[in-house]
Amino acid sequence: MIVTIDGVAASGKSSVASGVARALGVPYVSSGLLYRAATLLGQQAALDLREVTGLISHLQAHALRLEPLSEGNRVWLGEQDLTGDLHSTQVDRDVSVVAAHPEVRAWVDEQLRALPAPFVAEGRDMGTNVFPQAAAKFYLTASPRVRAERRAHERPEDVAAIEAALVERDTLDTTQSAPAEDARVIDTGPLSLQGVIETILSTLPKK
Ligand SMILES: Nc1ncnc2c1ncn2[C@@H]1O[C@H](COP(=O)(O)OP(=O)(O)O)[C@@H](O)[C@H]1O
Ligand SMILES: Nc1ccn([C@H]2C[C@H](O)[C@@H](COP(=O)(O)OP(=O)(O)O)O2)c(=O)n1
Repeated sequence: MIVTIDGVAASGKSSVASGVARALGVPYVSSGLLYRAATLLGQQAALDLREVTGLISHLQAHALRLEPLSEGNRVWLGEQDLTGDLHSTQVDRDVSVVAAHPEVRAWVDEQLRALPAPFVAEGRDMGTNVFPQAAAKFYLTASPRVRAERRAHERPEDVAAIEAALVERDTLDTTQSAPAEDARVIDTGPLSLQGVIETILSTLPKK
């Protein structure tokens, strides 16, 4: 079974996907980490990230590997674990430009579709584009202020600055970030993390 959890930035996708995956005893798959890793590699090589040709050949020459586990995903460049560097403000700033390239999206989608099911996949277009056949689809939302306050617990930055950056990224990511027609939309604002996980688990089809 494939379950998809899409949603806006910092809506709780990875924490919720991890909780649902652990309850089901399957891995979760964080598609955003591949977009983040592509961005980091491009930045480290000082590439112009608006130029897709150079970026794609760089990605093809540096095999990145997503390791999907239920506790947390990791991204490897050979033996090097890039995961700790992927959730920075610097990567946040450029990731939407990288994710807007259809060629980069095809590169990510190919890796995701090669993963063996069952799993819980989270991102923006898991239910619409990558796994339209998924058994159950969810789309998480929350107000920009709620999301910024949550992120502020993870990063030593001002809530207003985080909120502005989230809203900008929401706008840049709009194209690929619509809920699937058959997705259940959940406003996570009034719910606890466990409440969101239980809502999803309670609506999953019995195997
Ligand atoms: N009700 C809730 N639903 C989802 N996440 C929540 C909730 N309350 C607090 N959080 C916290 O919000 C933060 C952002 O969640 P995260 O999973 O990183 O989001 P995303 O993957 O969408 O960027 C995490 O620290 C998570 O624990
Ligand atoms: N399936 C996906 C997943 C992420 N992206 C893009 C859009 C986001 O700005 C970045 C990072 O996504 P990620 O889910 O890791 O991070 P946030 O939850 O947005 O903080 O990648 C995408 O276009 N499609």
